[in-house]
Amino acid sequence: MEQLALFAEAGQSQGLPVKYLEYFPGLINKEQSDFLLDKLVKETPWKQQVRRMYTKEVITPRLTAWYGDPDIYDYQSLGKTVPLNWTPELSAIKKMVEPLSGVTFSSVLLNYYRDGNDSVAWHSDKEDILGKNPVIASVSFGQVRSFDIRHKDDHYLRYSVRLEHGSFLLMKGGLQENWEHRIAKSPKFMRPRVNLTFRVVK
Ligand SMILES: O=C(O)CCC(=O)C(=O)O
Ligand SMILES: [Fe+2]
Repeated sequence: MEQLALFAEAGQSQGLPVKYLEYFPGLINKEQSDFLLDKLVKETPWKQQVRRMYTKEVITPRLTAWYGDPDIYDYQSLGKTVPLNWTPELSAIKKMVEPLSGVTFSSVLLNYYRDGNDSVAWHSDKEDILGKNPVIASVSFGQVRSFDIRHKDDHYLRYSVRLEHGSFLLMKGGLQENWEHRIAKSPKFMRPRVNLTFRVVK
């Protein structure tokens, strides 16, 4: 556990595998990022998802919202989920990240980490609706949090990227196939953070 805590605070890893991950700090300037963080926190219809895990109900330790094109949908645990309609701000950010990503995104998942208790556990974004080797564009606002990645077959093979206010992280290639990622909880004081992951839903 001590090892994991140190890792999460360790800062930017050197030698990120660029075929899987590319990091661009300062995609959006501070003034615009401050404005967008505030607006997203206040105006997004945030929900806390409840998932059934065997017999237990587990509450997602963060708030989420899903936006996208009107013709896409997802089958989650129960029934059909349709995305919210694009807002002008989310469309503008989508247009900024598309030329850097080389794809046209059809949806964006928003995560709101209210403080250090909010997190996302180790997972990979490997879903049928995303297809094989998905390109996912991640934009972050607010509190810098460590984005940790580890290889599925060798948990000692790992990297950590501090995702800064207004930064852009591109995930691609076999990242979701062979690696897992997370945002760990932190015992330190953490201000709010909003993360956007733009995805192509097939
Ligand atoms: O908050 C982040 O930076 C990552 C979010 C994430 O991994 C996800 O929504 O699948
Ligand atoms: Fe993810």
